Amino acid sequence: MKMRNPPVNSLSLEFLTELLISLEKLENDKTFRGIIITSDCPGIFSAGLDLLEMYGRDPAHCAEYWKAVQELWLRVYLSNLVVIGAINGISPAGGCLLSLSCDYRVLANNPKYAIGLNETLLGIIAPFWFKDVLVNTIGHRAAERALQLGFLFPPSDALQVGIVDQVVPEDQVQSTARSVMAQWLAIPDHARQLTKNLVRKPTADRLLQQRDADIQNFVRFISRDSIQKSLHVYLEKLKQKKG
Ligand SMILES: CC/C=C\CC/C=C/CC(=O)SCCNC(=O)CCNC(=O)[C@H](O)C(C)(C)COP(=O)(O)OP(=O)(O)OC[C@H]1O[C@@H](n2cnc3c(N)ncnc32)[C@H](O)[C@@H]1OP(=O)(O)O
Repeated sequence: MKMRNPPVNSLSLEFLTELLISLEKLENDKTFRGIIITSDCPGIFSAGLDLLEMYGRDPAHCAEYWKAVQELWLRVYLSNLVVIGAINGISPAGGCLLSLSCDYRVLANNPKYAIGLNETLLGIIAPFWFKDVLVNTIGHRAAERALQLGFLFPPSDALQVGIVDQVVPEDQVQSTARSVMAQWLAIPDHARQLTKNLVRKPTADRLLQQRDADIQNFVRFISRDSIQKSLHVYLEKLKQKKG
C-alpha cells in the first residue's frame, strides 16, 4: 500500500478515510494475508496528522477528525493481516504512530530521515495511546525521554533504541520488507493472529473503553487558545523554512 497524499502524506480527514476504506477492503478479502505500508512521496513517509485539521477548526470538525485518527490506529494496530512498515522517509508524530502500529519496521538508512513522537516540539502532547505504543516498543525509560524531548531519531539511533527493527540501504527497503513478509507469512495465520491479539488487545482496550472521553479530551485540548497559538507558530515556522 503506497501512501500518496502530496506533498507530505499528512493524514488529513480525507486521506484517513481513504486509508480506512482501503484497509477494510484488504482485511475483508481473504486472498490477502499481509500488507506493506510505504510512501509514494519522495523522502517523506508521513508528516503525521494534518495540522490544518486541528488549527482554526470548530469542535465538531475536530471531534470527527479525532474519531478517524482513532479508527485508523485501531484498524492498523489490531489488523489480522501481517503489517510491515517500509519507511522510506521522515516519519514524525502521527507518521511514527502509524509505523509503530505495524508488526515490523524497516527504515531506509538516509541521514535526512528520522522517526519519533515529536509532539512536544509543537507545544502539544502525545495522547496516552500514542505513548502506550511507544512504551511497548522501546520501554518506559527510553519513551519517557523521547516523548518529553520530542526526539526524532535518525536511522542509527532509531535502530539502537528499537523504534525500528531494521535499517537498510534506501534501495533495499522494499525488498527487505518483502523478505520479512515471507518470514511472517510462514507462520500459520490463526496462531499468529491470536498471538498478536493477545499481545496488543490490552493496549487497544485502554482506548476502546474510553473512546468518547478521549475525543472530548482532544477537542477541549486542541480548542484552547494557547494550543491554537502554538499550532499557529509551528505552521508559520514551516512556511518560513521555505524562505
Ligand atoms: C490530547 C491530545 C492532543 C493532541 C494530540 C495531537 C497529535 C498530533 C500528532 C501529529 O501528528 S502532529 C503533526 C506533526 N508533524 C510534524 O511535526 C511534521 C511537520 N512537517 C515537517 O516537519 C516538514 O513539512 C517535513 C519534514 C515533513 C517535510 O519537509 P519539506 O519537504 O521541506 O516540506 P515543507 O515543510 O515545505 O512542507 C510542504 C507543505 O506541507 C505542509 N505540511 C507539512 N507538514 C504538515 C502537517 N503535518 N500538516 C499539515 N500540513 C503540513 C507545509 O506547511 C507546507 O505547506 P505549504 O502550504 O507552505 O506548501
